[in-house]
Amino acid sequence: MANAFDTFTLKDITLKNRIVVPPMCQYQAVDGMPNQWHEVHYPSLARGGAGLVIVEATAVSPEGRITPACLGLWNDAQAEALAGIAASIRRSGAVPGIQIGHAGRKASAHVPWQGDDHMAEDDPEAWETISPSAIPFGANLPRVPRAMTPADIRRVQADFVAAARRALGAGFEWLELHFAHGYLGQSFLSVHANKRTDEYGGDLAGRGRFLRETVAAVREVWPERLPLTARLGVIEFDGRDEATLADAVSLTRDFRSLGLDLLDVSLGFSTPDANIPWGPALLAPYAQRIRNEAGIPVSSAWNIDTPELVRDVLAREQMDLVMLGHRHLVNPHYPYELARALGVENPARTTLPPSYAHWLDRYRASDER
Ligand SMILES: Cc1cc2c(cc1C)N(C[C@H](O)[C@H](O)[C@H](O)COP(=O)(O)O)c1[nH]c(=O)[nH]c(=O)c1N2
Ligand SMILES: NC(=O)C1=CN(Cc2ccccc2)CCC1
Repeated sequence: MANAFDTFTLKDITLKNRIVVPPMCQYQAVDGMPNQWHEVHYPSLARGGAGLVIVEATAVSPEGRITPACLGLWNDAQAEALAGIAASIRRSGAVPGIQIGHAGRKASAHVPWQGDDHMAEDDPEAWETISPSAIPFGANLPRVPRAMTPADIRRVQADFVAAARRALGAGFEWLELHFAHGYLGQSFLSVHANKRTDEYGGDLAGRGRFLRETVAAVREVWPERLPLTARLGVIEFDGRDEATLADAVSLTRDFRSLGLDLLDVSLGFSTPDANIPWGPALLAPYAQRIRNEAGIPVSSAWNIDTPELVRDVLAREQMDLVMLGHRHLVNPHYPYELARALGVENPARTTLPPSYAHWLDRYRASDER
């Protein structure tokens, strides 16, 4: 049974606690390049005490971005700039991770606070979207994507490998493949998005092929000593959850055989018709099922919004790492609040840099700290 402030070792990497800042798109990049926004955002989070900070979904190609404001890792200039971000995360006390992905049929969209919808096809900023089949997501993302050819599949897989190499060169020590949330990886697995009749569609073996091949190809270039992980939507809440969960367990077992070190359990978001039962730690039981049935370490997220919930999902062994997104947007120092609430000795010294911690553990009555 783990506690929130136990260490966690995976391959040669040891995290100082079980708290993770999950990837969270900032939509502040220009041409895929990070800037002062990211230079402040990431070290500020890392100073807060989380053991691992994972940089937001970073596109493996320009058309793999969700929006024009997404980060990219398709060229060396981006890699060099992201090296600075990785160093600042490490300098601030956390292990630097990064998520790489391709947005598939959800690409070419406005940023959330400017509509969260597809740009018009004739918008000069828009680009062609691709997906396993010519089936649109629907709702706010109605554009019909072009069905990928075998050459497209090979190119995108090569883009994932190239981005992984660049992430390694930039000094990241934890890599997450973005196979969740209705983006390209999830779309290959999803019966909603993938109606291919070739070897990349049909049964689970077919729908999982793109993902398995991509894990294997990235594993070849990502050093054995560093954790290779993937975020996968294991449930859609679309009325066929048992089938989806069974597919996810089976695919995760394959991933493990191919060298994946941990699965980040998330939601599918493949269809706008999902009926997601939003509520406290709603995914924890599914994370536990993947952890037990696929025999692989897991992280997970979603509405784990109180110290008691953090304590409980770990005590129940539902996951090994707890991802806290919204809590860190509200308070980058949330791990300090968590340490205090969970009764950790010297909560400030356990979570914060000396410039803050020195003063927070003294000059106050103990119940005022
Ligand atoms: C602003 C913002 C941006 C993103 C996200 C969320 C939010 C709020 N999320 C999902 C995120 O990682 C996390 O899984 C969810 O927010 C659920 O966790 P919380 O309930 O926020 O703790 C997300 N997920 C992902 O895999 N890659 C990403 O880049 C993003 N981007
Ligand atoms: N790149 C990603 O994977 C993103 C996931 N999000 C999931 C989300 C859905 C609903 C509510 C919060 C977050 C939103 C922003 C981008």
